Amino acid sequence: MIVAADCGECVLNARPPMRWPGRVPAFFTRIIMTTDHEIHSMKRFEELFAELKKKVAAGDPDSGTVKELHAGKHAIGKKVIEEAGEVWMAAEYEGKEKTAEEISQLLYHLQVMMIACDLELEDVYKYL
Ligand SMILES: N=c1c2ncn([C@@H]3O[C@H](COP(=O)(O)OP(=O)(O)OP(=O)(O)O)[C@@H](O)[C@H]3O)c2ncn1[C@@H]1O[C@H](COP(=O)(O)O)[C@@H](O)[C@H]1O
Repeated sequence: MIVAADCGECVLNARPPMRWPGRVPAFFTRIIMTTDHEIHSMKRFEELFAELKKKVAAGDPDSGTVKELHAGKHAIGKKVIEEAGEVWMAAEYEGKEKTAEEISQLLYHLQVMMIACDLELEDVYKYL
């Protein structure tokens, strides 16, 4: 059994796990579909970087990224430090979900700093 749905942006296909004991409950297939959709609509690191560069190139007046870049490296650096501290505190005291959220914010501000420093992804990747 395969369940398919078209949300307008992407087509989702869900199938029950191969080793499910007995008949797969209907709610389980819905959970799989929800999870698939979230994965489909997630923003990846490279996609975020491309989006930010595009907004900066266009000078998008509604963009927080454009505003942060105008504030300069000193201000961006403070955001990086602030978010790094929040990652640390979340990791020690606030659980996985909050830690993941704080890490996403740290990654965002690091990308803003990369743009401020005219760095491309490859300039960083070569050191990984
Ligand atoms: N992922 C992020 C993201 N993470 C964090 N932030 C910003 O960083 C701030 C940090 O969050 P905090 O919880 O520390 O909030 P805060 O301390 O109350 O925020 P401030 O008062 O310091 O602004 C947020 O308020 C956002 O302004 C982000 N801003 C944007 N993005 C992504 O960047 C894309 C482009 O954003 P814009 O340039 O704003 O269009 C968006 O679609 C998002 O996907």
